[in-house]
Amino acid sequence: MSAPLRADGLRCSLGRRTVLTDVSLTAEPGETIGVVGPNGSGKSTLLRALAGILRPAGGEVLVDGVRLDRLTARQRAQRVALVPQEEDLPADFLVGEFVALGTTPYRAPWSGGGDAERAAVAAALRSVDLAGFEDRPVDRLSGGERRRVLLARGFAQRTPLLLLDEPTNHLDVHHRLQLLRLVRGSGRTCVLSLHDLSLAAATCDRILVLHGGTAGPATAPDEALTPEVVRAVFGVEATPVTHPRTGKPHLLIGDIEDDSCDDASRR
Ligand SMILES: Nc1ncnc2c1ncn2[C@@H]1O[C@H](COP(=O)(O)OP(=O)(O)OP(=O)(O)O)[C@@H](O)[C@H]1O
Repeated sequence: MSAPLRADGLRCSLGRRTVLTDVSLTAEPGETIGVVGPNGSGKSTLLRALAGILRPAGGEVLVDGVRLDRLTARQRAQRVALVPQEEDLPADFLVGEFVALGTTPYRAPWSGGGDAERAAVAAALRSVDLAGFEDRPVDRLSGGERRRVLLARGFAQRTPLLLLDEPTNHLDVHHRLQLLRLVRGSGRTCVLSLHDLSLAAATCDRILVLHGGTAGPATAPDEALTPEVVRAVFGVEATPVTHPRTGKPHLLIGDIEDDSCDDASRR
């Protein structure tokens, strides 16, 4: 069976700027892969290339063994959903109408939404803890609710591959964990960018670290986010710890200077 996602030697340019050079990534069925890197390192650019929204200047992206650029827009939208980091929600839309946009790839041309579509929208809203929000105007939502509406539209797209750009932004701790549990429990293959390194370490199967426009292979969290890598890439000190109850890896993050302060206070 082909991997749900395979990107080989991606080179991506924005304007005249080459943002990514030679980035490769393969995701196996059901895997959750985290993409981390400092601001501006190209995480959104990579996700847009994996979604087929940005055409790479070099390399290729295959979904289920088929090159993305050989699929029609509708075929692509049935295979890959991208939930972007930010998106202005159309002011005069209701939440239900907006989430229903996720079902568009399955509609016959010119057909309206029927009971099946309503049920799909309701299920997607339930999954992000917004049951009953269908008739709320999208411009009267909090930042976290808007974020979850965007996610609901992505879930309503029912794609085997889900790409999430900073999905935990604006979410409170409860919804942050709930979202990641939901993604993992959905059985879908997921690639998500995260700024929270500890959350990435605790929830992702493998992690790709973007730095200087490129990345090594995606590896297990404890291999990808060693204190040396975190220091070199993010300029902070990371201390790996194991959660006493779950046994999952976490990272305690502190300033590099913290250590010298500690050393000074010990003297
Ligand atoms: N239209 C553009 N033309 C030229 N450069 C751009 C353009 N859009 C973005 N960039 C640059 O491309 C680089 C990568 O941007 P990208 O948004 O992919 O980074 P990111 O890792 O997602 O950042 P962040 O963590 O801040 O969200 C940045 O340095 C950004 O300034």
